[in-house]
Amino acid sequence: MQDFIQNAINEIRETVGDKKVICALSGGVDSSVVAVLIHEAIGDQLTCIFVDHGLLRKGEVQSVMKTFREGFDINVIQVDAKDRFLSKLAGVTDPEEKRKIIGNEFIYVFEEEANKLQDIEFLAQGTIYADVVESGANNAKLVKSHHNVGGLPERMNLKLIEPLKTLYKDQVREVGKGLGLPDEIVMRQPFPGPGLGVRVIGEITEKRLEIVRESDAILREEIKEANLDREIWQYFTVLTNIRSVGMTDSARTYDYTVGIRAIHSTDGMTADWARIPYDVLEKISKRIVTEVPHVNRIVYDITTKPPATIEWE
Ligand SMILES: Nc1ncnc2c1ncn2[C@@H]1O[C@H](COP(=O)(O)OP(=O)(O)OP(=O)(O)O)[C@@H](O)[C@H]1O
Repeated sequence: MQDFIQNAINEIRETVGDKKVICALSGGVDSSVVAVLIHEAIGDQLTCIFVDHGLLRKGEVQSVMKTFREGFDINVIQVDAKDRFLSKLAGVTDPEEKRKIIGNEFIYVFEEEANKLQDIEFLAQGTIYADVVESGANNAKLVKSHHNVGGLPERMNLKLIEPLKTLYKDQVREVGKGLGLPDEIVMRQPFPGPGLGVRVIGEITEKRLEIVRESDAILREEIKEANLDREIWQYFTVLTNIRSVGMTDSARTYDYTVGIRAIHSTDGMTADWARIPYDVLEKISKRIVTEVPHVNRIVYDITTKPPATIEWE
């Protein structure tokens, strides 16, 4: 792996020379590894753009900024675009439409920020081997619109750098470890580009996002506490669009149902639901209904992929 890293660094230096590079940094494994690898090669000639679309998990913005700005001394521009995304999403309930709005808005925001910088020639992307294969399969049916930076290089006249293009996911993690990235990022579970936007079924509002963000934080805490965080491939909560009757302090409530999804998978193509012990589920359920306002019911998703997908939208 050290050979791969050294060769990649040499190649990046040769390609870039004294020019400037930008990178869209999500805090996910792929773009994080790319950002650190390129920074290792060319230092301050790299600028990263991290878009806070208001659809990130609890504490994520702070943790990404801390890791990259403080930990690696990388130039990261944090863009606060929450209001912009939420106003575009107001009233939209169709999942594909939501994904498209988020994807398009992301491109506008990124383009605007990049245009404020001078003399950028290259765009670094965390394309990995699976992405290359996936985009080659042009007769595959559209399951979900992908949120990525596709289309940007042509629009902005940028040359692409994709140093991870030949690697499988586990190799990308190895490179990340070799570059000193913390486990928290290298071993991070997959998180969709449209973020919590696809975990709020129906309309996305600040109040509904808060429910999914807080319940997800509780789930993550308890899975970690039960030492299951390395064992389960992906786990998250979903705010269903269902409200039902409940009872709190002898008073009737009519509040939301939160779904818990936890799955085992090796590549995301197929998945089985995780058999989380009942006592752990019980604790998670109790905490969510007591700590998160407007939730009075918890359900556990016991569906495999296929026929279900991992995310609900
Ligand atoms: N909030 C964000 N801010 C900046 N860039 C982002 C953001 N979300 C996504 N991106 C960019 O879009 C790319 C594709 O996003 P997607 O969610 O499909 O992730 P991915 O292919 O799993 O990559 P990663 O592991 O880097 O998140 C990311 O690699 C990153 O460059």
